[in-house]
Amino acid sequence: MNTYDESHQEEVRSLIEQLSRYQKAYYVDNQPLVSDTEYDRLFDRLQYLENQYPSLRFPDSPTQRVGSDLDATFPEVRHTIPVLSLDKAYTDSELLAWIERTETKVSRDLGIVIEEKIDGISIVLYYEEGYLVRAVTRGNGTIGNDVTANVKTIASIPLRLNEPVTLAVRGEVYLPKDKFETLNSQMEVPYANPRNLAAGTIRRIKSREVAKVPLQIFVYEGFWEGETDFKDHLSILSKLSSYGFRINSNFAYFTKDAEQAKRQLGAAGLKGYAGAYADIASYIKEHTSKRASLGYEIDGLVAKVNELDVRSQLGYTAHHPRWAMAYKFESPQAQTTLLSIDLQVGRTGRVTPVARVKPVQVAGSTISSITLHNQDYINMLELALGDVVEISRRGDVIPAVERVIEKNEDSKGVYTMDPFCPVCGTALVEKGAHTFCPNSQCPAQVRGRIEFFISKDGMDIDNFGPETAAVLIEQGVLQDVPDIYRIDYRKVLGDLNGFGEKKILLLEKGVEQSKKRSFRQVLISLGIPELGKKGAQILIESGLDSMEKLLDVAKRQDVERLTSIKQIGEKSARLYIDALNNPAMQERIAALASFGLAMEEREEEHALVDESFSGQVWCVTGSFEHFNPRSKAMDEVVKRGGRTVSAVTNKTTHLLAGSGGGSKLEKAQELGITIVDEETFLAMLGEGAKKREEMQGEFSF
Ligand SMILES: NC(=O)c1ccc[n+]([C@@H]2O[C@H](COP(=O)([O-])OP(=O)(O)OC[C@H]3O[C@@H](n4cnc5c(N)ncnc54)[C@H](O)[C@@H]3O)[C@@H](O)[C@H]2O)c1
Ligand SMILES: [Zn+2]
Repeated sequence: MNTYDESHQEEVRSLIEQLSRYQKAYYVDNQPLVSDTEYDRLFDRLQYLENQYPSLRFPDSPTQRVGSDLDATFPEVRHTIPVLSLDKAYTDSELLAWIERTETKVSRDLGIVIEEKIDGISIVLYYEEGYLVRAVTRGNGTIGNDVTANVKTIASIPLRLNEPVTLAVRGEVYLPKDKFETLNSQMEVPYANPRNLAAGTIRRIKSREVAKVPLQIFVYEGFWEGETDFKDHLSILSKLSSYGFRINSNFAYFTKDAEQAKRQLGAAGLKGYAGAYADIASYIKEHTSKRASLGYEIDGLVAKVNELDVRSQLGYTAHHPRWAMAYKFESPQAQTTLLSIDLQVGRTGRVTPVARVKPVQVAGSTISSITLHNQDYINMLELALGDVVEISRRGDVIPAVERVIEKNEDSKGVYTMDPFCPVCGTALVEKGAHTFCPNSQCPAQVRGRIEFFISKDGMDIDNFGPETAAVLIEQGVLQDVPDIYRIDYRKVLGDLNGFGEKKILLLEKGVEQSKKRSFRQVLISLGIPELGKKGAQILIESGLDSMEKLLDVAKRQDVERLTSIKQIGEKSARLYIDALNNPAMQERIAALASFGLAMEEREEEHALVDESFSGQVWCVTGSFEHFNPRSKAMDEVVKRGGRTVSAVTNKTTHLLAGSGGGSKLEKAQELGITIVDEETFLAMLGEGAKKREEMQGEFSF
């Protein structure tokens, strides 16, 4: 045995103390103190020292047990299965070496399943005779927190299985990236990433609040009570899927030769990539680059031995199974210096501090500005100008400042926002955690409001862009939204450079046509905080289908009428009411009504909305005759209620394939996604339109 000296012992003790502190911040408070990279570096150093000097391996070491996320506010329950962490590799050669070592150990060829390592929170679902009886967090691996009521709000978790089996299912609960961005933008103190938000949500006290966060789950292991005839992981996945669980089909299966892998995968009735060991390195490489295009966060891949008898033979350490190995991605983090903080005034008057940092590359793009949300967020980070900060950007998610690494040399204190609007000089006011410029005539707000009103997300006025708006504002004729319908464009723009006869004509036509937009669109265009497409639809569906009704609810301060709608929380309700009671808003609404804009939802409109692509998720590849650029094709999908994505995943329902489609086409074929050519697509567009015309006919008398 190696002998150690006191300094080693000291280092080990200090590492244990540090790591335990970081674990609590990460697992329990959901506010990490250091980056994962830094945490993993310390963890590996500890593991190294313990391997060198086994007598320094203390029972309280984080390497000897699972990092605990136990939370005293929830009941504790004992797990009936081992709920452990994973051993980690950081390079493909480390991973391949592990596979080789394992094969040597058991002296036989193995099948290796490689799954995505979902960056969410670990959950164990316990079923008894087919019924979900408990959902438990990982806890310390032996004991976890009972969060059943909260987990039951996740729609994709079956409450009852189609067989009366008793089993435990392990899975990862996560928040899709796009949902994270929307939700986080409404948070008082936003979270740095989807994992933290999801973890915070699962531990909310009120399940009703949890239900408002669209959490998702992928399950990846099952432990049945009693004898089963499963021989491998593939059969387990296939069985779980047949029970109705959500299985991530983005996985791969490798054996010595690819043919065997294909056969086994086919026999299990699973989709996925099949390959030979020799393909593992390239699979990892390709998957690493795909990471950003996925709809959810992954922080690595997990390689697992497929054969269950080998799994029992290999067994577990107190920290991880010996039959699995995580491959951790390099964490998309970087260090840079905070140069300055600008205050941006939005259309609602909300003032957002934006960090300007020394440009730095993170996860493939250059970052120079990062939103800091509000003063609370700055205080939480204890951020000062000149500080060296760590920033992250996971996948597509907006970059975030994670923490301060080094304080500035001039010992500048924590940055505080100026109390006056940087645009109009009005004294700022606090509302909740945010700061607002209360002057509704503030030029920044006026411009923001107008730009939003004319934009695609608003009234979608053809031939009226932000540049035109800027010119009109400068001319002094466009001071608020209703002016759009008052201006004599010919008179104002006629003599200006860049505004020819044709351009003005188109502009006038665009403005005139916009008067026919639906009430729904008018409502959204008013720019009421948190009242977007979804909000408008929910309100209208609940019967609040006219401006009169909405204004009445606001006048009576009837928060309950709004919160009685399932998807509307108290905060949004108050925001809607405040906005509608604002005198400037009421004037604006009255003026818009006087120009003939829709102030109530018309029956036929409801029916006339073409929703023929609703529920579908489209991706596009190749080039087209009728759609150039091809994004025009995707616009048509969105208009008809569909969603579009930039990469083919298992959630994609349709791929529009033009000439020269490449890897996306292959991927779609692999996943069995409906592939549509241009001609078929045009026909699909036409069908919706035809139906609409028929309906219009019905309503035209
Ligand atoms: N920044 C910090 O202060 C801090 C502190 C503690 C932990 N951490 C991070 O957490 C890591 C260790 O934490 P851990 O033990 O919770 O997680 P882990 O990284 O060791 O991974 C194990 C977990 O991966 C999850 N997982 C996701 N997809 C899976 C799949 N397909 N198959 C199996 N498991 C899957 C499971 O929940 C499992 O518990 C560290 O490496 C570090 O990155 C960071
Ligand atoms: Zn202002």
